[in-house]
Amino acid sequence: MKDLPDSEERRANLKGLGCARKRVEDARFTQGKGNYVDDIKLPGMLFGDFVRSPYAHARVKSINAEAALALPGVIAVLTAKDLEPLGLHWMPTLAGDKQMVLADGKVLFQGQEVAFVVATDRYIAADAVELVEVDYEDLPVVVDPFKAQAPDAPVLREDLEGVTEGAHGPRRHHNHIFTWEQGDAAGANAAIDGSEVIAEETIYYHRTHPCPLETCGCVASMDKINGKLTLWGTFQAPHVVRTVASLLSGIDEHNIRVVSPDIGGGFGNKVGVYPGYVCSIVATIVTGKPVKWVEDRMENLMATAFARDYWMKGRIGATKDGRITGLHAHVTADHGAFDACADPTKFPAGFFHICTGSYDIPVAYCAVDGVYTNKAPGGVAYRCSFRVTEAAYFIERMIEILAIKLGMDAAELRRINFIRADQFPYTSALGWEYDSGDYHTAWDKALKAVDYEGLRREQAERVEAFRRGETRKLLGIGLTHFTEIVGAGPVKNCDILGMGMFDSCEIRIHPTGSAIARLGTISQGQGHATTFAQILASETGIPADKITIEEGDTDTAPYGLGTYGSRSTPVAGAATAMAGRKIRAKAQMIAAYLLEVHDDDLEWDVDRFAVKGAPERFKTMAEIAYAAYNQAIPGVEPGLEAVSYYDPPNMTYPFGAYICVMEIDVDTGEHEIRQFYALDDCGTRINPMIIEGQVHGGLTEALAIAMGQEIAYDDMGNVRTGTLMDFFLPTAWETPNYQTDWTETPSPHHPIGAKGVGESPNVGGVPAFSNAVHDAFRAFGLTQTHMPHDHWRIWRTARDLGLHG
Ligand code: PCD
Ligand SMILES: [Cu+]
Repeated sequence: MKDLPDSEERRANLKGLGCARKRVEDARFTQGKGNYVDDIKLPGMLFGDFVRSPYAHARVKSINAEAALALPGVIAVLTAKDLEPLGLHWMPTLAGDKQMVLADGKVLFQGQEVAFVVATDRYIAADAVELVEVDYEDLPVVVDPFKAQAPDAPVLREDLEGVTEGAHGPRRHHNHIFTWEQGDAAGANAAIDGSEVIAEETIYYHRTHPCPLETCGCVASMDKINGKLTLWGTFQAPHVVRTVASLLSGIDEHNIRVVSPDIGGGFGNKVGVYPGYVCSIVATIVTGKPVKWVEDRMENLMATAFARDYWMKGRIGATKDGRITGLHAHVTADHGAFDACADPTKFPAGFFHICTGSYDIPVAYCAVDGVYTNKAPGGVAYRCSFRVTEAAYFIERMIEILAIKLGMDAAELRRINFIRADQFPYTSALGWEYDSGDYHTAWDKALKAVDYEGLRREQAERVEAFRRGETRKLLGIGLTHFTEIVGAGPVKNCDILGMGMFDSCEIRIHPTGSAIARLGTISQGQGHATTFAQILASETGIPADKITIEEGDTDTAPYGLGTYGSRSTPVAGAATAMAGRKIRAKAQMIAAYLLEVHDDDLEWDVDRFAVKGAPERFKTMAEIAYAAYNQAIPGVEPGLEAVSYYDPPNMTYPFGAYICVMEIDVDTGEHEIRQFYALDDCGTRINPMIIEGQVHGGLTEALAIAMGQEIAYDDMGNVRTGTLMDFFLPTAWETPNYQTDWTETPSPHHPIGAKGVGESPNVGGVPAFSNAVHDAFRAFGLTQTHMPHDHWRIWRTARDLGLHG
């Protein structure tokens, strides 16, 4: 072939799979040209703001809005009484419970929405909020999920009094939501009881909050002339919002358009449906004007979806040489005032039953009790939608504690129990089918990269030096090998409120050989516009730079379940590849006609179909696209478009090996992360640079959670960490350097072999940081201390161990 670029050169030009392509969205983000919800300004737009409860539990005796309504610029003050005739004073949650939109007779957590003020100006709305007089009568508060289950505990959900059957089975107490169990209880107990070594511990994963930079908000606009409602909002699942809005309001779904514009971080905080959305919709219908509601930072931290708050009691057994014999887990899950998780319907504790982790455990059992308390609802997410972080933290702590009991090296204990590469696909004792993995290879690579043996020697010397009084600093080596489960999920067992969890992609190739693809997902910063174009580039031979990716507008995008649970790559990414393949199949028929050969005589070569054995006779995808629109081809419809709805056969199981090396100052409780090594295996890597960015971001959130972040309540149910003065958000100052690495074990069932990665660094990061703290004190007898490991708590641990002399 003459001077034509060869296949490799042409492949590089595509910027397809594996290319560290620069993020196309950053041109606008780095120049302040993003378009976020709060940037939307419509003529005549009104503004909403909430009156919120200062009490965690109180009866609402009366609401007097007179003074507020008298303030010039105030248009309306909505209360539950106004919503009741519309049937909107309560709304269904994604977990099969219901939740007050506005306080109906009582409030159940501090910050709960009591009244919605609508005014011509954001500041007038805020002033009017202060003028609304609410008469509360305070009630006894329960913030402890164990006390909530006492026979004489106050009844929180009076609306459920006498209801003995919940969305997930029988309720056995007035503050009990559900009990969900999986596995073989008798078998696990018998195996553990008969073991040579048994470790038992309660592991608490505290309550925290995703705290995205942009808070939640929406703009609702009802066009009364043509009956169309448009809703712009910070939605991680715009189609779900459309369907739910239609079901709640009775407006036909085709008359509702939901748009997620640019989103300033979601992290799971923007999956759920909040009262602000419902109130804005009602307000626009009532006033006929667009209504904007954007919460402030304190409202976001106090009232929108928190994460975790899982008390996990574990028992694990082993032989004296370290073979795990069985695992038993019992969780008390504090769901706050309403069960507003967003787990697939069948799994009220998400995928917590991945708690056997990376290990070949013969028999296991887990049970989760969901409980109501006087705290904000939510519980769904924070860089892990479905309780996988909780599960990974649980098993990775239990392994460390077992290693202490065994007097064994924790790296070795892991190695002995890993699921072996030849066991995949592997069915776990709790019923998951792990698609692929090679844990031993990843583990050895990680240990070697940090010189694990050397670190252990240094640690032993440090302990000696400490005992001799030569240093006040201890060295902790935090190990983690996690297995994630992402890509919900097969429609056969994953749905949310009955909506099956498939995803979609629709592609249009334009006549001149560029394209637009639309997906049912929505980027919140992950870089979908960059990476999905790369998948398509490799599938269709159209350079990624010539492909626009559009998400988030329900009027144009195909139906999809949105972005959370690292499902975009496993599900929508698969749909993208499949739609690309449909394009290619049609292109092949067109090329065959143009080249006057049989379809089967053609072969695909990067960006073209060439005649087998005669590579100089070819048609590029661009030429084919032109012909598709402009040439009459017998038996073939004009145009070049495809759509794919993809129902994955299984979830994907990314994994990783993380090692954190931490110095701890015994006298101040301060820590310093000397090294953090993170090896991730997410199957086929689409964009290594974006993956690295995802890992950096996720590790930083893990650092935040493990080392300081928490939503803390006092006994009265007051939120003690409701501002960024007290809620720890790491900056570049606290963030260490991360050393990233990878292995690549493709998913056998995903069309391009890719698994998700966005959640992994949080799932693996939290136990790595926490284990490092624990490991530093191992020589001095520490087995378990609860997160977050802020300076004060570390200092206290040192004191309790008698290290302050
Ligand atoms: N293999 C592979 C995988 C992946 N990738 C890439 O990476 C990313 C991610 O992915 P994924 O994993 O699939 O995921 P998605 O779905 O997309 O997303 C989600 C996630 O994501 C993460 N990340 C991030 N980033 C940012 N920037 N922002 C945000 O917000 C965020 N968020 C977070 C979270 S939280 Mo949840 O909601 O809790 O559940 S879940 C989550 C994208 O771009 C993709 O494409 C690649 O490249 N390759
Ligand atoms: Cu997850």
